[in-house]
Amino acid sequence: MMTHLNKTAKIIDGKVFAASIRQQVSDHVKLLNSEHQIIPGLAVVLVGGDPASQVYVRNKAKQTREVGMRSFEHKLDESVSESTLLDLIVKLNQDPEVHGILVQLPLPDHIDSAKVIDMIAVEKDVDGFHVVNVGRLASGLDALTPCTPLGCLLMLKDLHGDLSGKEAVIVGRSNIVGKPMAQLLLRNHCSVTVVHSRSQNIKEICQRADILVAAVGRAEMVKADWVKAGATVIDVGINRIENNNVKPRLVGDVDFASVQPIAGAITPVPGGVGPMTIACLLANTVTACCRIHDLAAPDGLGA
Ligand SMILES: Nc1nc(=O)c2c([nH]1)NC[C@@H]1CN(c3ccc(C(=O)N[C@@H](CCC(=O)O)C(=O)O)cc3)C=[N+]21
Ligand SMILES: [Mg+2]
Repeated sequence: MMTHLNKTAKIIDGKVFAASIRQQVSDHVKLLNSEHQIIPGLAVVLVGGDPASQVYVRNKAKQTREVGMRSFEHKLDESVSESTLLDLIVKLNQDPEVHGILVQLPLPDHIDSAKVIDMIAVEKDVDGFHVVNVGRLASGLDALTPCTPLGCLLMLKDLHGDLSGKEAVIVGRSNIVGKPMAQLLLRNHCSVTVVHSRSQNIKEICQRADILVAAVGRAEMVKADWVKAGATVIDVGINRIENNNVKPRLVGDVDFASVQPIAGAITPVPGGVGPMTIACLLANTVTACCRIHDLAAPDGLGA
C-alpha cells in the first residue's frame, strides 16, 4: 500500500479524556465517603431561561450526580434583584453540604457580576473567577483554576508532557479563558503571547505557535495559513450556526477542515474542550471539598 506524505492531525478526543477525569473524581468521592463520611456538593445558580444555559446546567447536574456528588440547582427568574441573588450566595457559603458554588454566566444586565462572584466564598469558588483566586493563580499560589483553561492544560500536558520553552499563542483575552490560560501556560514554562481584537499581525504571530489556543468566539476565524505545520491547536470556541429550520450546527473558532491537515494535533468542536470543562468543574469541586476539610486533594487534576 502507498504511504501518504501528507499528514493529518491527531484529533484529541475530549470526550474520552473527560470520562477518565470523571472516573478519577468518582474514585476520590468514594474514598471521601468511605473514609470520612463526606459527600462533596456542588450548587449551580442559573438566572433566567436562556435555552443553551439551561442545557449546560442540566448536564452539569447530571454529571455531578453520576460521580457520586450532591447537586443543588437554584433557578431564579430573569427579573430577580441583585440583593436576592447575593442573599442566596451568602446562604450557600454557610451551607456545610455545599463545597462548590457556580453562578452561570452571563447574568442579566441589572446585576453586577463582579459583585456576585466576589461574594462567593473563595474556597467554594469552583469557577476560579473570584478576584482572590485570580490573584492567587497569577501569583503562583494554590488556587481554584477556571475550568476551561484547566481542561485545555490537562490535554496539553497529556499530549506533550513537559511544556517548557514551547511558544504558545492565545487568541482572545477574556477573564474566563484567555487570561487564565496565559497564567497556566506561563506557570508551565511556555513563552506566552496573547493576541486580541486590537492586535496587529495576528496571523503572523499565530504562525509562530507550537501551541495555539483559539478563544475569541468568532466562528472559524483561525485559518490554515495561521498555523505552523505540526502545531497543537486547541479550539475553545462554541459558535452556533443557525440554519433555516434545521438544527443549528456547532463550530469552533478554528476552521477545522482546512487546519486539520496542517496541525499536529487538534481538538474538535463539539467533543473537545467542552466536555473537559464540565469534567474540570467536577474535579474542582472535589478539590474544594478536600481543602475545606483539610484532606489531601486528588493528584493530577490540578494545574
Ligand atoms: N460560571 C460559568 N462557568 C462556566 O463554565 C460556564 C458559564 N458560566 N457559562 C456558559 C459557559 C459555557 N460552558 C460550557 C460547558 C460545556 C460545554 C460542552 O460540554 N460542550 C459540548 C457540546 C455542547 C452542545 O452540544 O451545545 C462540546 O463541546 O462537545 C460547552 C460550554 C461553560 N460555561
Ligand atoms: Mg477577546
